[in-house]
Amino acid sequence: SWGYGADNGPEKWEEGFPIANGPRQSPIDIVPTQAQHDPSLKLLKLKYDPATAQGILNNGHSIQVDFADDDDSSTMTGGPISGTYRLRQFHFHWGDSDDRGSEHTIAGNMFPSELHLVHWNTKYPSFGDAVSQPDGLGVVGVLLKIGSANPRLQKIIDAFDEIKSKGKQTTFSNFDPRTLLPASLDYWTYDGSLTTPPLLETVTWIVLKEPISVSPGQMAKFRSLLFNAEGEERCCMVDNYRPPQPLKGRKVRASFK
Ligand SMILES: CC(C)NC[C@H](O)COc1ccc(S(N)(=O)=O)cc1
Ligand SMILES: [Zn+2]
Repeated sequence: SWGYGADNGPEKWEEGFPIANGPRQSPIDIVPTQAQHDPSLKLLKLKYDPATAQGILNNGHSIQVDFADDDDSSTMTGGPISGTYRLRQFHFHWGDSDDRGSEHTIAGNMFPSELHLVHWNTKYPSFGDAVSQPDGLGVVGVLLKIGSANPRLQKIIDAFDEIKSKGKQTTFSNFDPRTLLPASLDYWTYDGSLTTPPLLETVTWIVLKEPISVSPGQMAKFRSLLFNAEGEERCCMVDNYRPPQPLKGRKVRASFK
């Protein structure tokens, strides 16, 4: 099945998922000077209840922290979206070295990692229903840049030893993802897609302008995770990012001047 290798990676996904060449694919290169400030864009409102954190999983493509989404305890409102979107999970993408790893790029610049907080529109009954609707998902993207160690990431990193290989998961409770966010919630927004198969064109992307920090040592911990299951040939979980896709006439709006 799909992955990030030479034989099953992003250049091959169109074989199984023809939407890979669709009109609103993600990620994209964001060019700040070409983004249009839209004064009608609202403040992004993220309200998360730490008690909704459930577990942390190595799904063979990334590590993912899952949240209980059976009520409106952890939601996103405001921003470019209308209505209420519930937090479902967050996960990361990263590179084999500090010069790559993010999915969105800023004026052609790659970052070493990118955090995605995945929310679904509660006008639909579930994530599974919302994921196939054009206004079904809202994903907040946060870029990570190399700097001082980020203590907010440490609780996630400390769980890695228990979820080293594909299919492993462990409990992960009492965690507020808002602690991962930068001081400013200024953002760029555009209509896009899932960045992994099935690449559905159902995501309103909200990419924060301000990165958060991660240290080289912390990045090394991400790179010690494995794509493979226990007992399979060892393959480090690195370069699990899709490169930028054609804009195809889309406009990127900025919430800030
Ligand atoms: C088709 C449904 C039911 N399954 C979808 C699967 O969970 C994948 O979901 C996702 C969710 C988010 C993203 S990203 N990197 O764009 O934030 C990619 C795939
Ligand atoms: Zn992602």
